[in-house]
Amino acid sequence: MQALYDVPAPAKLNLFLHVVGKRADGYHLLQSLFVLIDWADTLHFERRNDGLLQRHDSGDTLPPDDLCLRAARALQAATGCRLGADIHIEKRLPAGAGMGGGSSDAASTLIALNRLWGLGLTRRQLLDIALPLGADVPFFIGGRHAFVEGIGERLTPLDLPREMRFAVIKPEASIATKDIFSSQCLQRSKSVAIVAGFPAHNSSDAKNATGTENGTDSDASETVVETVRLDAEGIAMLAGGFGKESFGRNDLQKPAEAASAEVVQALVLLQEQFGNSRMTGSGSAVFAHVSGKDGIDEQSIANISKVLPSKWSARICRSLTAHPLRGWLED
Ligand SMILES: C[C@](O)(CO)[C@H](O)COP(=O)(O)OP(=O)(O)OC[C@H]1O[C@@H](n2ccc(N)nc2=O)[C@H](O)[C@@H]1O
Ligand SMILES: Nc1ncnc2c1ncn2[C@@H]1O[C@H](COP(=O)(O)OP(=O)(O)OP(=O)(O)O)[C@@H](O)[C@H]1O
Repeated sequence: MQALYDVPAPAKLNLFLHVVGKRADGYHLLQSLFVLIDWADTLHFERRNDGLLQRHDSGDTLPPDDLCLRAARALQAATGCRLGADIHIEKRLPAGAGMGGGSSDAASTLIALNRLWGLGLTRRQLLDIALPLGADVPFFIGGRHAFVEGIGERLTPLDLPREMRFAVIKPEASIATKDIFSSQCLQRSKSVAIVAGFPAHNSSDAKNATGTENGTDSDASETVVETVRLDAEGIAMLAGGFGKESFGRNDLQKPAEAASAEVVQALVLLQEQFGNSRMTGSGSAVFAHVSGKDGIDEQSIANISKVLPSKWSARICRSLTAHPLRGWLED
């Protein structure tokens, strides 16, 4: 195979995100519902026989050693592959948005080069290469919506009962994930969800979720344990936005609101227009569940766009059925 063109790298939204513990190395343990949406970067890959990796960008400027190059190098190192690639990135996803843009680019690069270079690695094998690249990369390799735990490595895949739609606003300001996790305003969730009755989930244990099992967290004594089933009803409850009240919170939202007035402004705009609003990941993008018929939400977002400051973006996004590259990997 000489080239792979038009490879998508979709974004994610965190419908809720609870910080439930902290590891000894300072990384925070999370519980979050990750949903894949139809806002995506597009990548193109051309094989090189000289082993070199070169990136060519269109759209926003990326760091010289971006996550795609780091992913490609990690794949070469893990497999001893001597092939290289020209990687073209059409960057559409805003960086520092909490939508996982860089992580998704890295995941699509691993999946595409595995194919282009004929390496035949399985999803399981790529997951091992993915985590050191970034906490969100395993989710995108997983290829399905998921209840995510740990720092992002424990995935319980799930299907949404039906398509969901969201109004998403990305303010001009971008937010560095590190600043939010180290904020004085960050407060730990006092409740931990235990997933019950789901065969793929083999660690249904609160101690495991909070880090108390291996002695990494000493501040989890007041934890309230809540049992959630990942059947259709349980997923609908966790996902919110199907006519029920949204589940949980985003614990990173308060620190982000303290850090950026633009996040507050965007949340207020969505709340006024759609009656709900929440931040995704570590921000700065925010979203609202929408369910209007006959293009009414598209019209509302078009009206909002007219009054937004320049360099802000707003759009209606839909949940995907699954990651478009899901079929490219054997489990
Ligand atoms: C907030 C999320 O977007 C949720 O999807 C992700 O957990 C963030 O993942 P990411 O952007 O890939 O973050 P990384 O690049 O791995 O981490 C950036 C920095 O944020 C902090 N960090 C990140 C993830 C985490 N679970 N706990 C942390 O404390 C660490 O200081 C880390 O050095
Ligand atoms: N291919 C890439 N695309 C976007 N950002 C990249 C890429 N490679 C490296 N980065 C760097 O990673 C940082 C985070 O970008 P990204 O878009 O992943 O953040 P995010 O939207 O906050 O995602 P997350 O939900 O993972 O926190 C930025 O500072 C950016 O410079």
